[in-house]
Amino acid sequence: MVLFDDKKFAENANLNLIQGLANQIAIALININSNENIDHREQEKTRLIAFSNAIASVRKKSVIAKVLKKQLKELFGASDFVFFLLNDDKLLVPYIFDEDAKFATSPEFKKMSSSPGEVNNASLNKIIESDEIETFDITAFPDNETPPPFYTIACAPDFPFLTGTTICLGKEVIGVIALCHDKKDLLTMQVKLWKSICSQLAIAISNILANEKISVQLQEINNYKLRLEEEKVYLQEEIETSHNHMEIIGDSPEMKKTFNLVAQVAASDSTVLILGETGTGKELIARAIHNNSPRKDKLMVKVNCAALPANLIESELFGHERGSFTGATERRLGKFELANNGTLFLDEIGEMPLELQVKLLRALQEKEIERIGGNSTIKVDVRIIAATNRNLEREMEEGRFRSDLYYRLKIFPINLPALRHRKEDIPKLASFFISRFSKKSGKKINALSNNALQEMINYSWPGNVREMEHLIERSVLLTTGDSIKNIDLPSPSVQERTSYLKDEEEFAPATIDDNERTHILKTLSYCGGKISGKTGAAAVLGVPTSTLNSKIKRLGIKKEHIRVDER
Ligand SMILES: Nc1ncnc2c1ncn2[C@@H]1O[C@H](COP(=O)(O)OP(=O)(O)OP(=O)(O)O)[C@@H](O)[C@H]1O
Repeated sequence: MVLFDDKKFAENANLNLIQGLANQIAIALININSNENIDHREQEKTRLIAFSNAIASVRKKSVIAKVLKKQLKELFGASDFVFFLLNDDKLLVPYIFDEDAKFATSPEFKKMSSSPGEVNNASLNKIIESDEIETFDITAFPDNETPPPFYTIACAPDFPFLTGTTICLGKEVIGVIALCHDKKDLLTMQVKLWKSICSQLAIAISNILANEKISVQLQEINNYKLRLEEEKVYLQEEIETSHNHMEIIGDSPEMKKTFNLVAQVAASDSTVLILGETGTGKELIARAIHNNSPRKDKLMVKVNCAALPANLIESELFGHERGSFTGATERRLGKFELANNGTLFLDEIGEMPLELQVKLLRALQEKEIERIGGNSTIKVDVRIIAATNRNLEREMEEGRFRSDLYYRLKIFPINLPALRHRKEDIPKLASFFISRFSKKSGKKINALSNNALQEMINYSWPGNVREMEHLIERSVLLTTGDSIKNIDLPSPSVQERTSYLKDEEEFAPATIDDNERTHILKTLSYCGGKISGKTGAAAVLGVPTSTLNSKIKRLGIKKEHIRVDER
């Protein structure tokens, strides 16, 4: 028989009851705790989703800066932040921050933004070297360390803590984010949420960086496109000119001297100034210099300084940005940029307006230009060849040409002789042009009568080789047989009127402009007031119609000044 000890039984029963209760309390507590954990996780998840949504579609630095500031304030009570990008040289540069924030406008921060080497701060370096979240207290900064420049303005005194972490894309560190707040362990309490936010941020930042890279590349492609279009237009214009016939005829001592000078200067980068009357072959010589120089595979770009009004030459030389003046509907490259690494031929430099001479001189000295309406300078490497039929020294004395520009251009002058000073070249030039134009017109002309040649030798050629070229072209067209019997030279009365060009003229002091005006007026009278066409004044004077028109405008020649009955 087993006897129960009532007392012991009661004790055991109580103990079991207490243990049972304790177990139930423990289970209840675990349930509460896990419910709290679930709630907490749910909250974090919701906050993370909100953060992801806020930054997911952002493609611009300025926008993400505002969104981040708002989010970091809501999530962690942060007052401000800076994301420093680790650039290609492994230097930290402020990249995303609120540009309107007080610290962003401080001189220290601006200095730091403009020169990456400036961000060499012990606390930022500590963050980048650490895998952990680093927090610094401004009130307890070691004496030998200084906080990052923005920190003292952005954080103190209400937000005395600076917390920073590296931002990584996969294993690659792309930068550091540093934020100011008021609770020391704020981020360490929410490590998971913070790390998830950093991962989201890394993706958003790499998208922005990729976008920026694409924009830069698109800009470069557009620049190339623009340049190619301009080059294409320029080359098409060039193909249409006669200057592709590169043969330079002449074996007179004067021309031999010229060829020697060309050979001496071509290989260098020196500026060349070609002087000579109209039609003596200045452009031809400029091309010969370019074609024999190391720049021959690049463009020789020509600017006719007389053919454009002052306001257009500036844009022609330096280019303009879209909308920089009325009519500037597209951005346009100037001839300086087009000639980069090549040669810029400034024809009729003596006609360049004074105000532009200053700008040209600056471009030549600084080797950089600025497009009209542009806000940055563009480096250019251009060899300059300038030409004029004016007496630049006289122009300088009379205040129409800057002396500093003159001496800058006159580094290597080449004087081209007038045709009347090298008459021995006339027969060769004549047969050269006869052969060229008979080929062109499909005729078989191969001779020139002695009489016609003698007349040509006796003629004074005020329009020089160009005048001869035009006359022979006309004669070839008019000739029916295989030999040119007559050359339609201007009548002796006209030769008489232009006789002041001859050496034996009687000298009467006058300015170049006065002479030019008189000569143009006389030629216009001779041509019955006609400017263009084969019998127009431009052809007789041996200049392009556009050049003559601009001279007429500049010299104030009006219709009523022309005496048509003089002919
Ligand atoms: N020595 C030469 N041999 C062959 N052709 C020549 C020669 N000199 C000039 N020409 C021809 O004469 C024409 C005028 O030459 P170019 O335009 O070079 O003269 P320019 O001195 O620059 O004239 P402008 O002062 O009016 O600008 C061109 O068609 C050129 O091919």
